[in-house]
Amino acid sequence: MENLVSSWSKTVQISPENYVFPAGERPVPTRFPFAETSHSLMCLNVKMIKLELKQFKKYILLVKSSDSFRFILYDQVINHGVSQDLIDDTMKVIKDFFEMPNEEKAKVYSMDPNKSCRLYTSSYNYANEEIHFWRDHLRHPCHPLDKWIHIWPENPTRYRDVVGKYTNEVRKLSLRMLEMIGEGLGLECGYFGEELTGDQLLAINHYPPCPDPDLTLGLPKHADPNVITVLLQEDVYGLQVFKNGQWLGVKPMPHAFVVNIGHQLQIISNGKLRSAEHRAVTNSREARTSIVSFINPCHDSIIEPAKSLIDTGIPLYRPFKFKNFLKFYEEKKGDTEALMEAYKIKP
Ligand SMILES: O=C(O)CCC(=O)C(=O)O
Ligand SMILES: [Fe+2]
Repeated sequence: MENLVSSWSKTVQISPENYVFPAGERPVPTRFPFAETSHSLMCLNVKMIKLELKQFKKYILLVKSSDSFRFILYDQVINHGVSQDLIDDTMKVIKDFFEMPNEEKAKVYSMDPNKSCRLYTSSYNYANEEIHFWRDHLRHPCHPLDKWIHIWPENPTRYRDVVGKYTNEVRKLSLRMLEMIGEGLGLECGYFGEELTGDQLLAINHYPPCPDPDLTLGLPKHADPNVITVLLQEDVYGLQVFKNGQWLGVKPMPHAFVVNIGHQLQIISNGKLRSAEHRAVTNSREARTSIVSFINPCHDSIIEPAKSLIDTGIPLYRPFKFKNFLKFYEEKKGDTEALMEAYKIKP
């Protein structure tokens, strides 16, 4: 418990050495010592598409219109049908969780990676990391709800009720988007069934204020290993996406969802859709919380490029079991190129 960033960060004036990244890996290039406020300047560069679900469908249909269209989705969905009250309630109950006294949080804290519901800090690899990440993290499975809800935190008392409703709604939204994506790709209706979407994981990131945001990272560069990610952030900046060789800030839009393609969708779409690399930076003013829903295939599902997409072409990736991919993903520690290369069929 004492290694949770939230347990000690209020008492430090400078970041401990084992949180300071070497110059080349810091979030702000040293030759541009941006003040924190300039993070928001970086946001101005971001291509922000406010997608409404109706427009999202049209956007997805673009995929159909060109074989070589490299579609990268890292945009924000509004008018998504999840009520603002539920979103606000969920953010509140989750922030209340992190505000609870240590004795209460200790009930879910665990260093055991095999525990399904657990609170921990930095990454799953804390014990072997040279440099830690400035984040505390709560994660638990959430589908089917009645299988998992009893292992979720018991407190705050409304946690299970509110977060249960939220994960249900976000799951429905994710499946609707997958249906549209499937349609855009020309897959048969219902392609993204239980095999490809049967697991859902809720991952909550809590980044306490950090005295040296230019030296630390909340989360390292990575792309998500799942099918589709729906991320909720409030109005605190911290998410950056790596696009065309540079880091761009994703401007927080309260009540909008950031949608991200995961590696599985890249493979299923035979490379038409691309997972986007991203990371989280810290700030010195206020804590930031992000609530991330990952739709995953079932562990034993076989993943491969959709047959109907390769009828007239060559599959780019070989088939594999999702659970083996996850293991390899962890070993590769964010090296997306090496990870995806290993699944590519060599000509
Ligand atoms: O906190 C964020 O905005 C990023 C979270 C994220 O990328 C993740 O949990 O995979
Ligand atoms: Fe991520």
